[in-house]
Amino acid sequence: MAKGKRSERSHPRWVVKLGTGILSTPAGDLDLPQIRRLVQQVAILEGQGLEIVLVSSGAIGSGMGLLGYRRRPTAIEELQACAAVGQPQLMRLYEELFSERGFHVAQLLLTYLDLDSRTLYENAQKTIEHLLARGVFIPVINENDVVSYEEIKFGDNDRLSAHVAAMVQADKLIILSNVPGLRERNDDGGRIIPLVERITGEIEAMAGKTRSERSVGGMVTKVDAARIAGSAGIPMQIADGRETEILQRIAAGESVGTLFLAGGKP
Ligand SMILES: Nc1ncnc2c1ncn2[C@@H]1O[C@H](COP(=O)(O)OP(=O)(O)O)[C@@H](O)[C@H]1O
Ligand SMILES: N[C@@H](CCC(=O)OP(=O)(O)O)C(=O)O
Repeated sequence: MAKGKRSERSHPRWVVKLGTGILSTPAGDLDLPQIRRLVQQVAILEGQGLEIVLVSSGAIGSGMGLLGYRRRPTAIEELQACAAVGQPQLMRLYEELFSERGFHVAQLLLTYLDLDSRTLYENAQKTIEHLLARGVFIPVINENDVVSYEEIKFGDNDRLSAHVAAMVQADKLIILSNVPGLRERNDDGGRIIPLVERITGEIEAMAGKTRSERSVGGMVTKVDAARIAGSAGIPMQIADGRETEILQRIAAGESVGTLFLAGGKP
């Protein structure tokens, strides 16, 4: 049994997924002030005793800027080159910002195969537990885009974050995006659904694809993530990562964005 079993832990644990949309500017560069604000929020919550595992996108988007792509390339080797260039930039930035607050980052790059093999899954699980037990390391997970190919890739970090939440037996999965939640219709005027008790066909029909050049999945993969997390008993919340102190507000129990219950539980 994993050491971090939910019932045996004294600290609540969240997995927080940061999407490309909130990590980058409309021009495609990493959005430094925004990332700084998110790091600050995570560091404050960590300091208050919450354990946080980050799942961060942004490698391909960041690499695209550096390699001079205006649009997301389609060839696998171009995408992989973007990830190879962008991932270290991203981690360097996280390390710089977290170290200002007394924390360090720990990078885990996973593929679908790592979660499909019991040994590799348990290795990743034990590594995260070990890091969390040390108190000052923030695991930052991304898909290992450089070696992933069609048959073995998640392709989106929404579902990956839900599998990670199940792996670490998180109390909650939080998906921070650049939309305020699941809208009734995929346009800026659509009403936000505050609570999803059960993922019905009606909910699925609301979820559309992304409108962004750099992101993947849109709301479709976020609803998939809610289903994966829910089946592991983990509630999931989607909120706008650009809203002021969004993580603190969620921690305070404020009703923001869309909360997907897991088996009726918040
Ligand atoms: N029902 C919906 N409610 C809100 N956003 C939606 C919906 N359907 C599709 N979307 C799209 O989901 C996108 C957000 O997801 P995505 O771009 O993948 O962000 P991230 O990079 O954070 O994963 C937005 O572009 C939005 O247009
Ligand atoms: N692994 C990719 C992210 C893929 C992804 O899911 O992106 P997003 O839809 O922005 O969360 C990257 O780092 O660019």
